[in-house]
Amino acid sequence: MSSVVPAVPFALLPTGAEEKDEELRRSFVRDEDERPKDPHNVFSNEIPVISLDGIDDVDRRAVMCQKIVDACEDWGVFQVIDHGVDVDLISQITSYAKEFFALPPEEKLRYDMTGGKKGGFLVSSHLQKEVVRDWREIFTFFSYPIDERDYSRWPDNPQGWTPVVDAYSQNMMALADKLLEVLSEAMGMDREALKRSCIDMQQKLVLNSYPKCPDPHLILGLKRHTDPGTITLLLQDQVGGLQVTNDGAKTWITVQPIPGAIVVNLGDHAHFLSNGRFKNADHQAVVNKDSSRISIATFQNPVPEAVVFPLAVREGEDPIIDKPMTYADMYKNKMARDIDLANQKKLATAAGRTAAPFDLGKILQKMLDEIIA
Ligand SMILES: O=C1C[C@@H](c2ccc(O)c(O)c2)Oc2cc(O)cc(O)c21
Ligand SMILES: O=C(O)CCC(=O)C(=O)O
Ligand SMILES: [Fe+2]
Repeated sequence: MSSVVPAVPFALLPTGAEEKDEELRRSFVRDEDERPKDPHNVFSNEIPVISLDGIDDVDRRAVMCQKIVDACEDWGVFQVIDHGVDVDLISQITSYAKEFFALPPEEKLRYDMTGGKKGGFLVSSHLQKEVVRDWREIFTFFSYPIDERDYSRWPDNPQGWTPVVDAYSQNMMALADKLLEVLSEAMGMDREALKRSCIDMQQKLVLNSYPKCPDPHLILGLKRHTDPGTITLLLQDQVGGLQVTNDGAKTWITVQPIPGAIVVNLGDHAHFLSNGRFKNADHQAVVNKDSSRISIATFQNPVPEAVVFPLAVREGEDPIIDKPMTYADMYKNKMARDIDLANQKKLATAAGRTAAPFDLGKILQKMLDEIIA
């Protein structure tokens, strides 16, 4: 399948039935091995749902800690309930996000984020150089550190965004603090260890909107990836679409949406600090024909200068990375590798049309292994 990447970013996703839209949709079509295999709404109960009620009680905390360890070793993903985040705030930010994405494109494009601006609206992806596009629109808020906020990049439509984002980001920061303390203890370290490694916790909010898609079996809302940072706190509506794999994409499960629950994903930073003991959640978002979907990701990241190196190397193990690197370098390498692999894969697929299918399979598997390495 050929991919036609337009020279300019889209203002809108090509949702229509006209020939022009069908033509544009070709640049969203995934290679066969990447296409979604499982529906958005057949849910698995394999991802643990953990109550944070009684987190400061010694015995309950120990049980919680063990559940979190198990989830992080198996998946790098768990859901939390009784997390202390105000339910009204959750419904407020969800309504604001829905209203914003329903605005006409010219209104959303007042906050166009292309060209590296510190926050705003993008169609398709934050990685604009990608070969195949994602079926999503996003809005990014750089929320922490507070003194680096640029409120001119926060929307004023619908009115009243700022206090909602302000309160939500504060609630998420408090929840991340609690979780990082438990995760530090779970790694056998003092409560502050993970936070210390971040130097100062940075935070970015990304609102994801996945409109209805006419070809959900060919297209992904958000391609397979791991989040680069420490942890991601994800709020999703009840539609479903978040999928996770723990066997290198041989099988996927769809995370059950639970009203008010927050999905916690471990990112590459936490994976490296735990010396690979904790998985970095290998995930993607699928779309569907019938319902649009909203999710709100809160990325909790270290400062760019933070040193990335395992904190807890268990007896008999070697560090999984050769030498310390900064988070900025880790992130840059990841992005460069993602884009490069996508390009190589495109070339390999073209070459593979004349090669034996077995060889092509091997080439692609090696590339996919590298993506999650
Ligand atoms: O949008 C995303 C998704 C994700 C991601 C990051 C980097 C990749 O190379 C990739 O394939 C996916 O994690 C993010 C992390 C952020 O800090 C911001 C984002 O917008 C995103
Ligand atoms: O929308 C989702 O369920 C996943 C979002 C996600 O993985 C991300 O924003 O990094
Ligand atoms: Fe993600």
